[in-house]
This record gives sequence, structure tokens and C-alpha cells, in this order.
Amino acid sequence: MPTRYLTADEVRDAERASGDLLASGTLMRRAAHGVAQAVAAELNRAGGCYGRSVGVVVGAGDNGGDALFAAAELARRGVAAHAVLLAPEKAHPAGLRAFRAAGGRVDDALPGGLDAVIDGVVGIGGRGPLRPAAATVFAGLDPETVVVAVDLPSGIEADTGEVHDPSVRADVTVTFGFPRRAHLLAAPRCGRVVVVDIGVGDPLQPDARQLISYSDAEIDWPVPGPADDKYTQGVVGVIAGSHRYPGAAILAAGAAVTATSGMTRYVGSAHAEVVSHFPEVVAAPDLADAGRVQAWVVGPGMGTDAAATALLRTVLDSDLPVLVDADALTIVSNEPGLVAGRAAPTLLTPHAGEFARLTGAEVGADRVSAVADLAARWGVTVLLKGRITLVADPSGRVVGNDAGSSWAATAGAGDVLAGIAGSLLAVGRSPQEAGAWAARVHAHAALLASRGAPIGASALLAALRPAIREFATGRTATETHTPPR
Ligand SMILES: NC(=O)C1=CN([C@@H]2O[C@H](COP(=O)(O)OP(=O)(O)OC[C@H]3O[C@@H](n4cnc5c(N)ncnc54)[C@H](OP(=O)(O)O)[C@@H]3O)[C@@H](O)[C@H]2O)[C@@H](O)CC1
Ligand SMILES: Nc1ncnc2c1ncn2[C@@H]1O[C@H](COP(=O)(O)OP(=O)(O)O)[C@@H](O)[C@H]1O
Ligand SMILES: [K+]
Repeated sequence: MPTRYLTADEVRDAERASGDLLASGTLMRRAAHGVAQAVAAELNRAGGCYGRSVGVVVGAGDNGGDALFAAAELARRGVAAHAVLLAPEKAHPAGLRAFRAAGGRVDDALPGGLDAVIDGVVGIGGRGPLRPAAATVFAGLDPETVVVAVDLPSGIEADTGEVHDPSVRADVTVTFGFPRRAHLLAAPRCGRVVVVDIGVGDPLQPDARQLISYSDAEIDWPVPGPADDKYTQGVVGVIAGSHRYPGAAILAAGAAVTATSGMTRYVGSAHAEVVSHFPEVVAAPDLADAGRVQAWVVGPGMGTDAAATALLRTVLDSDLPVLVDADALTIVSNEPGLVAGRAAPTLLTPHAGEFARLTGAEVGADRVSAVADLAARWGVTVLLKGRITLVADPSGRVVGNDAGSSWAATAGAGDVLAGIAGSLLAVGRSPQEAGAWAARVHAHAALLASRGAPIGASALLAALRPAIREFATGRTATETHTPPR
């Protein structure tokens, strides 16, 4: 099952539906126990709990209550616990009593040399950046202090993942029942996310716009069977690049060759350059001589002149799946009717700048709504690129993928992505699956290629086969990968 990421309203609905568990404070005790366990696990990595010291930053609501109960539990295990109350008159009364009873100390500021700090400033009730008092506490921490956020790193918007300045950067985030949207959308700020079962049920509304992610096991990479030949696995056609700018054509066609077995065709003036890099590509200068394909990739480096526009129009007039990227997106922004309402599967793959050209407005802080709105309005699938790639289908369902590193932010990486996703379209995958799976292997290839050093798109392309091998054989390492800061 894909992982589903909840909005704050969905979380509150789920908690309310638990009835007495909420009213009796049972949910909070379970949540706090989960936080204490996570902090203890961090302390146990280096020397155990007894005699160690923990700080807790306590806000005005239940997030602070969770943090105080958790710190009380740690104090009972021999941890020296220090609290700063940001709004002393509003600090959770029962939590504060438990904290004091366990020997916890309330101070005006946190002492230096703490082993860990619990961020209980705000959770799903937070809005906007850290207020100055909280910001001062976090700015004063030793760099090696482990930060464990309760529910969310404070200053990160629960539903959009907007990272305010200032906000908390957590090493571990402990959340309750189900992950929140921000845990995917602001993944690099959350560190390792631990989901604690507190006994609340799934509040799924069937018609709700959902944000989900696929596990590695759900990426079922196409593998040829005994009865397959070069045609049965879907032939992908790449229309990209130019004689003057052959790079985009080589990268997109090379990615298409690498992503699946079968056949890749190429149409455009860089045909000689493409074939010299990838002799297996069947290349032609003109569409009329191209031969049949099961899906088109159109746009990278193709230009935006009248000839490019005519080519794009012809391809979009077909009843084949089409991936529209780069220069083709620029053409579409002047003529949305080329894709809007198209009956055949259509996947647009803009980066933020291309997205703004398509819609006439910046993506903004709410990336999920922005991408889902465009997909619904035009009846197409939209893949918005970035560290967190979002792929929205026309129903508003959004699949997200955290790349786990940002090494793919390099020129030409988008051409590689287009080639991979186009191959998957040709195999018959839905545009949403094609886009989301492509983003996943693309990100993994970047990690394999980089291993901590900068890469170009050629290195990314070279690492694509080892990356796909891990998915195709079910031996992926991505889910144990801890995102670098
Ligand atoms: N419900 C349950 O059963 C369970 C809930 N659980 C926990 O409760 C959490 C939600 O608690 P909540 O609703 O009390 O909101 P919460 O996030 O603590 O914020 C409250 C107050 O903070 C303030 N504030 C706002 N923005 C701010 C800012 N930027 N900087 C500083 N302060 C700011 C604002 O008050 P103000 O100062 O404006 O009066 C606001 O009213 C949830 O995340 C989970 O941890 C778990 O125990 C599991 C069971
Ligand atoms: N900060 C980032 N972290 C991880 N991946 C990124 C980041 N920025 C961009 N990418 C990925 O790199 C690729 C860049 O594509 P694009 O912007 O179209 O570049 P180009 O047009 O030069 O090929 C996309 O797959 C995108 O998702
Ligand atoms: K928090």
C-alpha cells in the first residue's frame, strides 16, 4: 500500500473519532511515550540514558504537553531534564505537573552541553515561523545536540511543508498515527520520521485529494518475458535536441534506451549525434520517416520555432501517450489547447519556471494544490520537478517522491528524466506511475553516481542501469537511506 500523508484537519478528525481515548488523555500519553522512546534510542546510540541531559522547548498547546510528558518519562529513567516554557501561563498543566514531579527543572534558558533537545513548540496547530523566543533557544544550541521534533519541526507548515525562516531542523521527527503532508513535502527538515501507533483509525474521505508515496516494493519495473520481442515492450519515440544543441537529444534518447528493453526511435536534426552515442537508436530527421511508436517524448532542446510547433501539434493530435517537456512546454504555455482535454495519456513535466509559464503564476508555497489544480483544470497529468517531485493526475491524487539528495540539480538531468518516463509510458504505464517511478530511479541514480561528489547529467545517465537493477531485482537500498541535511 502506498503511504498516505494527512492534512492537519484529517489528523484532527481521526483523533476526534477516537472519542474517549482523546478525552482521557490516553492519546497524549501514548504520543509522549513514543517521543521518549525515540529520544532514548538517540541517547542509547552513544552511552545510554542514565546521567545524560535533555532540554525541552515547550509551547502553548498540546505539542508542548507531549514534550513535557516525554521529558518526565526520560527524567524517571535518570536523564537530567531542563524545560524552557515559551508561554508559562499556557503550558500544558498536567504535563508540567508530571515533569516537575519526575524531577525536571524549569529554567529561563537551556544550559549548554545538552545531549538532545525536544521541540515541543508547535505541532499541527502551528502557523508561520518560530517566534523570537523560540528562535533564540534553537539558535543557541550546540551543533552536535540532537533535535527531536514532536509531530513536526516547528516553523514548518503542516499541510504545505512550507519552510518558514526561522524554523527547526530536526534529526528525528516523531509523529502519531499517520505521517503528515509536511513529512514528505519538507522531508529534508524532518530528518528520520518515526510514526508511532497511538490507536487512531484511518480518517480517509474517499473523495479527498490525496498525497501519497510509493514504497520501493511498489515500483514494479518492466522486465521482458519469454514471449517478448523488441516491439512488444513498447517503442518510445524521442523528439528532442537539434544539430546545434545535440546534448538534450543524446541524454533523453540514452535514458530511453537504458530504462526499458525494446526499441527507441529518434526524430530530429541531431540524429547523427544520437546514433553515434547510441547505435541502437533508430533515428530519422523527419516525423514522416520515423516509424511507429507507442509513446512520444517531445520537447527537450527542440526549440520553439514554427517547425517545432508544427511537430508538437502533429504528435499531440495522435492518440498516443505523449510526455511534454522543456521547449514543448513553452509552446504549450502560449497555446494550452494543444494539451488541455487531450483524450490520450498526457504527461507534462515542468520545473518551477516552466510551471509558472504554463499557469501565469508562481508555484507558491502550496505545491500540492498548485500541481493538482493544473492537472484537474487541463485533464492531464503534471509532474512538478524539484527535490520533492510531485505527480498529480486529473483526479487530484498526487504522488510525491523525495529525491533523498539534491545532486540531480544539474543541467540535463531533466532530459534524462523525460527519457525514463517516456519509456514507461510506451510500456503502458499510466502517466502518474510513469512519472513517479521515473523520478524515483532518477533520484537513486543520482545518489549512486554522486556518493557525495558533484555529478553532471552524463554521470547520472551512466548510473541509471545500476539504479534500475536494484528496483528490478527488488534489492533497493533507498528506504534505509538517511537524507543528508
Ligand atoms: N489532539 C490530540 O489528541 C493529540 C494531539 N497531539 C499533539 O497535539 C498537537 C496539537 O496541539 P494543539 O492543537 O494544541 O496545537 P499546537 O501545535 O500545540 O499549537 C498550539 C498553539 O501554539 C501557538 N502557536 C501557533 N503558531 C506558533 C508559532 N509559530 N510559534 C509559537 N507558537 C505558536 C498558538 O497559541 P498562541 O500562542 O497563538 O495563543 C497555538 O494555539 C499535535 O501536533 C500533537 O503534538 C498528540 O498528543 C496526540 C493526541
Ligand atoms: N534540489 C533538487 N534536488 C533533487 N533533484 C532535483 C533538484 N532540483 C532539480 N532536481 C531534479 O533534476 C532534474 C532537473 O530537471 P530540469 O530542471 O528540467 O533540468 P534540465 O532542463 O537542465 O534538464 C529533475 O528531474 C528534477 O526533479
Ligand atoms: K514541534
